[in-house]
Amino acid sequence: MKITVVAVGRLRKSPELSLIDDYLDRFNKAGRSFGLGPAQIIEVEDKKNLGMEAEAALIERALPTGAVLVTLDERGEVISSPDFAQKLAGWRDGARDVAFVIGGADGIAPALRARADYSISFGKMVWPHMLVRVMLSEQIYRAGQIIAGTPYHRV
Ligand SMILES: C[S@@+](CC[C@H](N)C(=O)[O-])C[C@H]1O[C@@H](n2cnc3c(N)ncnc32)[C@H](O)[C@@H]1O
Repeated sequence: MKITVVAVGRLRKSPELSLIDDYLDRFNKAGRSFGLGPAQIIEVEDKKNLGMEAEAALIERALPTGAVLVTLDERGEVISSPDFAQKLAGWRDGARDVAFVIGGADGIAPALRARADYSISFGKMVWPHMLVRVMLSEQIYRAGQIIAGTPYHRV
């Protein structure tokens, strides 16, 4: 089950990038025996700064065919980590790949939001998109640990 995070913007060498690499490496190593992963990030960049419609076109092009489309959006559903793990396990069991989309400064274009299969909110506050990448990577790793039954996620 491939997991692709399609994210707007380029993340240079930074503490955020180190965290993301660390969480996704750990997820990819641990998830293999549970049919989870690999997880990778695809960055898209609208160099002309034409706004979210132009970004949406780039995102659409990067989306893997047939993957469940999940947007990260403050208007989405707030779910617990165990529920998120259950969702990932369900998509894995249904032999579905998953694509998560994180928007840029203006958010995700309404048409792309409307066609999402699911939308996750990390609360009503708006977070910087680079931090959302870190938070999502940690939740993907955490979900893998919950599915594997390790003590990482203490209830
Ligand atoms: C700076 S925010 C853009 C906010 C923008 N006002 C909007 O309407 O979406 C950039 C991206 O980070 C993600 N994001 C920010 N806050 C979030 C939250 N609370 N829950 C989930 N995703 C969030 C979304 O993918 C969003 O498109």
